[in-house]
Amino acid sequence: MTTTSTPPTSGPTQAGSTAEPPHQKASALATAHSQLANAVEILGYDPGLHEMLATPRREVNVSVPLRRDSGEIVLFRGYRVQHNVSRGPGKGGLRYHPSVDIDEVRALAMWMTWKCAVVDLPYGGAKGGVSIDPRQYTQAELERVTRRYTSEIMPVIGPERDIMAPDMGTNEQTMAWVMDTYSVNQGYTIPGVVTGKPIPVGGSLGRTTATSQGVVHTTKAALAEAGLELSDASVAVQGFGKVGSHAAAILAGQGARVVAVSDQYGGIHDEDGLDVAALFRHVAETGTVVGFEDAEPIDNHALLALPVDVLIPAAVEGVLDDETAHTVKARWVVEGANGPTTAAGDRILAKNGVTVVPDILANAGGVVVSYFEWVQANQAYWWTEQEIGEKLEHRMHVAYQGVSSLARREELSLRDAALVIGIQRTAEAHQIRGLYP
Ligand SMILES: NC(=O)C1=CN([C@@H]2O[C@H](COP(=O)(O)OP(=O)(O)OC[C@H]3O[C@@H](n4cnc5c(N)ncnc54)[C@H](OP(=O)(O)O)[C@@H]3O)[C@@H](O)[C@H]2O)C=CC1
Ligand SMILES: O=C(O)CCC(=O)C(=O)O
Repeated sequence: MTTTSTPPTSGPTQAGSTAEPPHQKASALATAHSQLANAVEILGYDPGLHEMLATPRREVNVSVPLRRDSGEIVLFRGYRVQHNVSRGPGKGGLRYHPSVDIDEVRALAMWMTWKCAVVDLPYGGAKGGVSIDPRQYTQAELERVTRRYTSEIMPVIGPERDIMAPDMGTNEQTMAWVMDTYSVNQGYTIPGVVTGKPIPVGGSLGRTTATSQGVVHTTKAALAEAGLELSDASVAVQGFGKVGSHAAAILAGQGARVVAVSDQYGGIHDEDGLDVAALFRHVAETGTVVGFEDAEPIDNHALLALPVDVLIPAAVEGVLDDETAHTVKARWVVEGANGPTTAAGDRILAKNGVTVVPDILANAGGVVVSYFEWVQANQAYWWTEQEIGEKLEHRMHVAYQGVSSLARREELSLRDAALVIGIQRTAEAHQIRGLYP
């Protein structure tokens, strides 16, 4: 295990750079640094504070060996980055994806800091990842990988230190393995070390759909500002995983016309609206949205360019960039994914009059209910689904109104307004605690 407190690649020099060469993929970290630099400029912070906000507090970089069911040994890289812990313990998901690397995890951890602050949770921001494609491994293999990764990062996690949750490629079963590994090592059951657990071991009602529910609350709020209701709106969703699938289902349940969805294998399109309940059955049988009858195939690029009211990217980073953002015809982009829009993509969308509801606000419903789960685990008393739903809606409403009114007052984009709120709250915690003079 290597633990460093000052990573070599962060800092205001990178943080300040906003220009990407044309047709070169902007990394998630470049996007995160560019967003931070914009907000720091608006806030008028000095370079020392900027550097502090740009730099992760702690990073853990581990090897995760796996003996496959066949006996073969393979090795993965694992990471846990605690970007900031000034407002409380680190909080953030664990990602299993082949493209995971330290810079991606740094970006995701930074976004968690701002996100937790925007919805005013007593947390800092963290993220973890393992460079594995979970689709290629058996459940038994994934369990061994998860337990080994957890053992390696054990010194830095815990209910008061850093609390994990599912992200891309992981799920509530992964969280149960993390919790069990951690608890067995401590000698007693500690449900508060992870959130997004199965209900029988201390999970919260409503967590499975919370991120998507939050996406729907913010979509509704954004449409309402233009006098529209969900039942007036057409929607396209990129990604049909935990976030995208439930967002599509909730939106369709509330009367929106979900005309297209996709996954990594491709997409499907029906201008009259997809039967999302039937699509869930198709995905359960086949593992992909592709091949769903009563719909036309569509590729992921064409989906982004559909003439819909709302586009919800809910898959990977950087899909709306200097090449694709020009093609977007939606009036609203509501970011279910983390970092789906690059800095160049953002500028193009703004120029074309597309309103972006940013990730650190739009997809915060997941971490909000994670917080409720942690509170429930700590007090060993669980709320009803209705209580969770009402608390989530209230918190998302307050956060959206705070961001939206700052945006109007200061003539900022919703992204800059959300960043300013999140970054200001984080910097304030630093200053009050005396970590920054
Ligand atoms: N889970 C949560 O609570 C939260 C998640 N997020 C963010 O939401 C996003 C999605 O996460 P989540 O739903 O949990 O992840 P999942 O792993 O559950 O689902 C990811 C989805 O994206 C699809 N996908 C992967 N690559 C591509 C691609 N290149 N083009 C189109 N689709 C693709 C996957 O396809 P396939 O099914 O074929 O693999 C899958 O449908 C991530 O950015 C995550 O960080 C944000 C807040 C909370
Ligand atoms: O629920 C959580 O703790 C965090 C979920 C997450 O990883 C995210 O919001 O990006």
